[in-house]
Amino acid sequence: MVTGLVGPNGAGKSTLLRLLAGIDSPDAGDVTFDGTPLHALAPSARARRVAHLPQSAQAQWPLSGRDVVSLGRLPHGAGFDRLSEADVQAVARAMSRTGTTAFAGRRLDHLSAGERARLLLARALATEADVLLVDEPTAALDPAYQLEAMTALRGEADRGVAVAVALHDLALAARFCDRLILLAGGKVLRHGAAAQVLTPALLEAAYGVAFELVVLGDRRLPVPIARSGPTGDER
Ligand SMILES: Nc1ncnc2c1ncn2[C@@H]1O[C@H](COP(=O)(O)OP(=O)(O)OP(=O)(O)O)[C@@H](O)[C@H]1O
Repeated sequence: MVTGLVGPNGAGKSTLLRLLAGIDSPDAGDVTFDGTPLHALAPSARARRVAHLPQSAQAQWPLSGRDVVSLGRLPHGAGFDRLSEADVQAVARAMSRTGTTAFAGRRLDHLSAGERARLLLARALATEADVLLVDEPTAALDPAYQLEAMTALRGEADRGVAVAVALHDLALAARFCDRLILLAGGKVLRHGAAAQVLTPALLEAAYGVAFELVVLGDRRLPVPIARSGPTGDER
């Protein structure tokens, strides 16, 4: 299942992902994993089961692409000079699924922002966690790699991984997510299938922008037309 988190800047998408990853703790309520409170899991066990890729990770490390992706195996006890056969295979699979195999020998800090973003997505995939939390993975990517990244996330979901992804691109959200959660002002406005969530009225309420729906095959994709509500601080 791919769950998309959509909503305007400051809606709470990243905050929700950080809570789900156990990076932040909720002021109220609890996050549970298979019935166990997340904070009751040892950090290493949590890291093996829940992978989190933060927004626009600005990593500029002088590491090879392969070493960067290998970092995703740390929760499994791996080190750069201590990779099991399972680690090596997981790293190779993640690089293949993100189209980053060609960067295996390139230094991360010598790559473009989009190329780095793809390697960092590969690092998250390499963990082979049960839950994959990804914050705006397509922001730095050109259209071809946006599709490739979303296809990679869909592939993970088809293998049984629970994927939650924050997205600003509503067309990608409509096409690749099984269900969407529309957030605004820290609250859920609606959750459900794309057709139920991405209505012009709800989107206008969330973003202060008038939307029209464009028909693509059996889907209706929202296109922003013009601002209709308050801006920035007024929102
Ligand atoms: N570390 C923090 N300390 C205090 N407030 C924060 C912190 N991080 C985020 N916030 C606030 O929490 C709210 C939600 O922020 P969050 O980053 O979750 O939004 P978002 O939906 O991911 O936005 P964007 O689309 O801009 O990335 C915002 O008002 C933000 O200013």
